[in-house]
Amino acid sequence: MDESLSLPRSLENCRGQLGEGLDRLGLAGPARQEDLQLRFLALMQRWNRSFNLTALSEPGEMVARHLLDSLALLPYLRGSRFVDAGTGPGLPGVPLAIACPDCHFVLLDSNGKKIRFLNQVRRDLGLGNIEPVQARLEDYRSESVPDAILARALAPLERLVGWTGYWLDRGVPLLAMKGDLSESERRAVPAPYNVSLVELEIPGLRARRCLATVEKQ
Ligand SMILES: C[S@@+](CC[C@H](N)C(=O)[O-])C[C@H]1O[C@@H](n2cnc3c(N)ncnc32)[C@H](O)[C@@H]1O
Repeated sequence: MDESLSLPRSLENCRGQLGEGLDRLGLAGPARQEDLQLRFLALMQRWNRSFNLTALSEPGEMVARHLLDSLALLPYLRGSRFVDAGTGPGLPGVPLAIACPDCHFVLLDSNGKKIRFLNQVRRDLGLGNIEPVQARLEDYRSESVPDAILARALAPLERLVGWTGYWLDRGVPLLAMKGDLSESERRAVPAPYNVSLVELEIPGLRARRCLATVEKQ
């Protein structure tokens, strides 16, 4: 890890909020890695102008919307190899990779700038379990079969299902984090795919969040 990357005071001041949020998510022991999580936000802030990474500038909001929102996915991960599709600045993949050092996360994005940023994150945070890959989700193939495809704020569910059909047909579930899922968006997913929904409660966020899991029946 690049030890020269010191935390700005504004992020240092968010330790309490992050700690409380992790408590509410039930994250205990080594999985908490509070320092690394805040250092990831510091990198996003440092490189935001060059790489266009986030619209958020308020550190407390970054903790809630970037870190805690991503980590709310943890209880739903089964297995050890995941693809975070349309990861952008590494969301939800980087906070999850920090919390699960024994899991491998392919961070997929079509935008080369995002991938350059993620390679920098990998180096600066010493995160050997992330693998940034520049590719479109619909074209992505790999020899090893992932345990799930994750997607947050990427596309409507019907389009995501179209893009991940190759993997869904091989028994790989799609876990899509959504602000909300309308009945019409849910119904637009064609058979033989099945959608199940759970509501997520994100510490510090009032907005509705849900997780749609799509699997082949
Ligand atoms: C709105 S951002 C979401 C980023 C992140 N997942 C989040 O929750 O903040 C969508 C990202 O998906 C990428 N993207 C869009 N279409 C894609 C595709 N077909 N395959 C891979 N990445 C894609 C874009 O380059 C962008 O970085």
